[in-house]
Amino acid sequence: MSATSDTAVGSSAPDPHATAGPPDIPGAGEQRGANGVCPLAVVAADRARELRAASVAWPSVVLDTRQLTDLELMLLGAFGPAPSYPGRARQPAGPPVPSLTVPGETAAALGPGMDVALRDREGVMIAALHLLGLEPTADDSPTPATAMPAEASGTPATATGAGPVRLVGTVEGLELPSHPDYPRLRLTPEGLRAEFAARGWATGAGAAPWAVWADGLLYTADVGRIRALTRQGKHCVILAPVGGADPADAAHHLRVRCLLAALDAIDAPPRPAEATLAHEPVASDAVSRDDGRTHPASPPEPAHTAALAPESRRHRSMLVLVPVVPSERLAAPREPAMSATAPGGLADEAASEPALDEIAELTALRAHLAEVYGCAGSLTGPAIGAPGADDLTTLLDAGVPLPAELTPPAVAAELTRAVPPRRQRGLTILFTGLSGSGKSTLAGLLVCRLLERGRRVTLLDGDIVRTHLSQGLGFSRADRDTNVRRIGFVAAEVAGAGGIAVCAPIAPYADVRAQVRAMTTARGGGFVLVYVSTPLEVCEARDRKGLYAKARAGVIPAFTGVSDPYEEPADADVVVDTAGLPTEQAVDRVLAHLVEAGWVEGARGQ
Ligand SMILES: Nc1ncnc2c1ncn2[C@@H]1O[C@H](COP(=O)(O)OS(=O)(=O)O)[C@@H](OP(=O)(O)O)[C@H]1O
Ligand SMILES: Nc1ncnc2c1ncn2[C@@H]1O[C@H](COP(=O)(O)OP(=O)(O)O)[C@@H](O)[C@H]1O
Repeated sequence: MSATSDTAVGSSAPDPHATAGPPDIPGAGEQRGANGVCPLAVVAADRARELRAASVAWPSVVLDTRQLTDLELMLLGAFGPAPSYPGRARQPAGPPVPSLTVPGETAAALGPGMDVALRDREGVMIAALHLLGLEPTADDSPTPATAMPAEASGTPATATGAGPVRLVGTVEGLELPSHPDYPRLRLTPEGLRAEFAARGWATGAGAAPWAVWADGLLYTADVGRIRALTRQGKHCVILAPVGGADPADAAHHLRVRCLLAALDAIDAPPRPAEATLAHEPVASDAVSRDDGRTHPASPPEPAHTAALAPESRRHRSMLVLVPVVPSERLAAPREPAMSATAPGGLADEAASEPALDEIAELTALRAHLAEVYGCAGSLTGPAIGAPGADDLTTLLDAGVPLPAELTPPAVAAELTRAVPPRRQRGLTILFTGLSGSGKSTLAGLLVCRLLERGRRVTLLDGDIVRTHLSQGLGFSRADRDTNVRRIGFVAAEVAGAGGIAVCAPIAPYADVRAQVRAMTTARGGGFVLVYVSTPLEVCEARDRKGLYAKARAGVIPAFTGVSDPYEEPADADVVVDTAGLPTEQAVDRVLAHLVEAGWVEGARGQ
């Protein structure tokens, strides 16, 4: 990889930290690898203590997920020996470099010569940034930087300002962001090279392992493509971008388990038919290190591999989790035109296509990182024939077994264990509508119907909730929002545990209803919105509780539909107007939707 110069770039301003900058960071120099790549630009403990103490008086910038992963890669030496955020004017051509862009309001409190604490979302200081300059991202004129009194660490610097601003300066790392999940799979570039050596994998030009980027899962087509590489004598490193993954997120763990399962399929003994395909072409989107072309088969395994245990020798692939934000675009199956190859060519051909530009940029970054991780070539994106996530979801929702042509059986087993069919999954059913529209009546009967089918059901009726869960809340917008959110929280827990929560609040505001939907789906449950659209006149004519009369008389203020808003849902899954529909039929309509969407099995013997 080509690296940035040893001095910070991007500003002609004198570097106030010239002697404290990365080249002279205690502890960093001696960690530098033979190739000039600083393997770990984290300062020694003494220096870290010094910086932490000093940072009490510094402004802070809280990094978002991408910025944090960029910083982590920078501290791992992926962006040059001098950890820095280079300025636009001095950005070297060649490998991508990170930039740190902050809102104008944040930048207004910063200026050249200042020190800034770069923090993660929890407020942990990851690095010190010694600011050399600030560049507006829209044009090249310098931002007038006003020195502001430093604020307490942990809070982003704020002041008024214009558009986003790029920060330019040198970086000293205090600690790498912590990742408690899968420590054995989180190899640094240096650690991976050591692992290659331990496994006896060749690392010379052309013979080094290939990187295969897995932004989503690996399907049968991907496994086939990787096996085509390994049959040609290559070793493969599956680089899985997991930047920003929450270690408490079950979906993240599912993905890693599926990738591990795919690894077993990659390393399974060759099938007879495969033996004849040893020299087939690898793939159209391969990018190799030295000339952009796919290489012929590597030399035979080195002699020292023979010393490894037979089990280890069999393994020609491994999985490494890397601090890169996964790309949905790269995870999705591509159109044939989008699987074209070398970064230069792709960018030239597709300059007018934003999607292709983005892919070209991502591919270039991935090729660069693959090289940093010691790999000879890099494959990005799914293999031709890999299914889209939606295809799998449809099969999993319906409980249809995943065919081996689509997913290796071990991966299918992981997926079906984690994602049961809809009829076995938890669910929130939210009835919404005016007072007297029929929500409670319908919800009560629906609960009965679901219990008849043997489902576990919890009823969260508006009136009942208000006497328990939301006691003391009134009918202001804030109180209604709190009330509905509480219902949503409980319902999400019920659904997450496999039960069905039937809720019947008025829930007059669309954004809170959307939040309830999001809460449930985040817990792995389904969500069905039923709009009971009975017109106001009908509800008012019913006036079972006499509340409309009181509302009209002004005795009850802010009454929904009379003197308080009700936002009609545009995203309802079922709409029932009880004015012209008997209760039983209205509930049948809801049930029909639940059966059709796969959430509930059809009734037997009824
Ligand atoms: N100001 C005002 N506006 C609307 N409704 C009122 C009001 N004051 C009391 N009630 C009674 O409270 C029930 C609505 O409570 P909810 O918890 O469902 O309302 S909300 O979702 O928080 O808006 C509602 O019950 P339902 O008739 O079952 O909808 C009313 O009986
Ligand atoms: N088809 C119907 N579906 C539901 N309720 C109906 C229907 N026809 C008349 N009603 C009456 O309308 C009233 C609805 O009240 P309720 O279910 O408490 O509504 P909400 O919970 O929306 O305030 C009840 O008195 C109910 O008997």
